[in-house]
Amino acid sequence: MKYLELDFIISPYSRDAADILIALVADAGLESFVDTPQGVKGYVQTGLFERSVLDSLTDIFPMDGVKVTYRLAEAEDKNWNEEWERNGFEPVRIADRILIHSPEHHNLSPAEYDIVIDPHQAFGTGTHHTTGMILERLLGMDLGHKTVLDAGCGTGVLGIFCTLKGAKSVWAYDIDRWSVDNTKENMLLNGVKNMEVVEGNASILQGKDAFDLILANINRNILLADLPSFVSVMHAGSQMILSGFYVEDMPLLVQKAKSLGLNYLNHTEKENWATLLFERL
Ligand SMILES: C[S@@+](CC[C@H](N)C(=O)[O-])C[C@H]1O[C@@H](n2cnc3c(N)ncnc32)[C@H](O)[C@@H]1O
Repeated sequence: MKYLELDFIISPYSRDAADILIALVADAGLESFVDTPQGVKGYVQTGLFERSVLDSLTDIFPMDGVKVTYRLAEAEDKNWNEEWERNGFEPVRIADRILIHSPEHHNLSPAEYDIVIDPHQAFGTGTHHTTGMILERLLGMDLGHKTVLDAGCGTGVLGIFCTLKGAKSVWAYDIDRWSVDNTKENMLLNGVKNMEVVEGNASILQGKDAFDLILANINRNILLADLPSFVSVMHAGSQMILSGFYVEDMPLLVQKAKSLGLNYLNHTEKENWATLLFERL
């Protein structure tokens, strides 16, 4: 999948202006934002980029005296998550109960849950705190007979773990074709049969039956935009674990979730990354 990199310069720079800019350009399809000294960089799939939409947003930047300009470059043909995840990972142990390793790792001491992941260019080996924190939470949950939605599945690690822990079925999707292919490959490596994965975004949830548990480790802006779709596939008592955002983003997500009828249960955090647990009333 080809991505364009947009390097936004905000003058004069301020954190507030950067946050407003990110919220604005996320609406124009940008994702995966990286702070820079003078602004932010964002990425957008080539096919989704519309210069006129972006220009109309930046031309009328809603902060007095602040100007935004941007430079455009074609990013390497890669998954944006490579920014986060190292290629070729070391075996990961979560809470001494889950072992995640690649097919090349041999002679490892066994664990209660053994997951084989060949990540290629998809995100989700457990090395990132967001994945690890969700897995830790899942360890403490009774998944028996639960139906699970794995939104933004990456390598499929979360959904695969749920099937190993007794979930009835997992339905997964990812916007990135590579991640969908990789999830299928990892399902085979782990002998998983009660999981399905498709390419798409939250719009494909329309008309789906409700899930007992939703997992979404994406990023703040996509989660904010997709929360109504997630809630539309929750029944009373369904739970949802979100991650992929920083501790300071939590109030925004909690506020939005509450406005949609969800009950905030608790959060966990590691090195400024956070997870949130909600329940539908
Ligand atoms: C941070 S990774 C999480 C992967 C895995 N679920 C985990 O927890 O390790 C986010 C994933 O969401 C996907 N993604 C990004 N935007 C998306 C969107 N709008 N809808 C669905 N998936 C999206 C990315 O391709 C990526 O695989």
